[in-house]
Amino acid sequence: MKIAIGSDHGGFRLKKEILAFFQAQKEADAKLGQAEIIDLGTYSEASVDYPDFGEAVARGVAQGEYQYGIVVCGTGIGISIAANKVQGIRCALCHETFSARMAREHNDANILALGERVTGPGLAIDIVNAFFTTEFAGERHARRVDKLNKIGKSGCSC
Ligand SMILES: O=C(CO)[C@H](O)[C@H](O)[C@H](O)COP(=O)(O)O
Repeated sequence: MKIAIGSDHGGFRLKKEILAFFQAQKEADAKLGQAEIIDLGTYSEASVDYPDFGEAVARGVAQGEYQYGIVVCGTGIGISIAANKVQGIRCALCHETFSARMAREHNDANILALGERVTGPGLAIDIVNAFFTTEFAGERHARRVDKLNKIGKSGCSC
């Protein structure tokens, strides 16, 4: 499983924590350690614009280059808005683990968004773990996700 990760300067430190988490999983030979993490930046705390990184991660996921994405900014709001503008992206901004599980189980979310200035690193890692260890439940949820995917695809149906 390939996971792209991107942040602006407001999410840079949390992105580093998340990278360290996946590295530790690898060293522990844990299941999540099999994931290949691709860091699309930003690579320092210098001020940058969150839409650039939200779009880069989202386009890679939408094109099938990566199966999932993680995006981080100060609040998680701006970068999740950016990601959700890309067709085929279901980006979920999560502040606790229940939502992270539901985002996968019910919404088949393909990108997780986090806010470094909102969510502490310990909880953020629990959220990442919950998101990436939960499978999509399918069935009635598949019908709803299909409807989500059709929105905006071929003009307005209203
Ligand atoms: O969600 C955001 C913007 O909608 C993010 O929190 C950004 O990281 C934030 O806006 C960056 O703000 P800064 O004052 O330029 O650090």
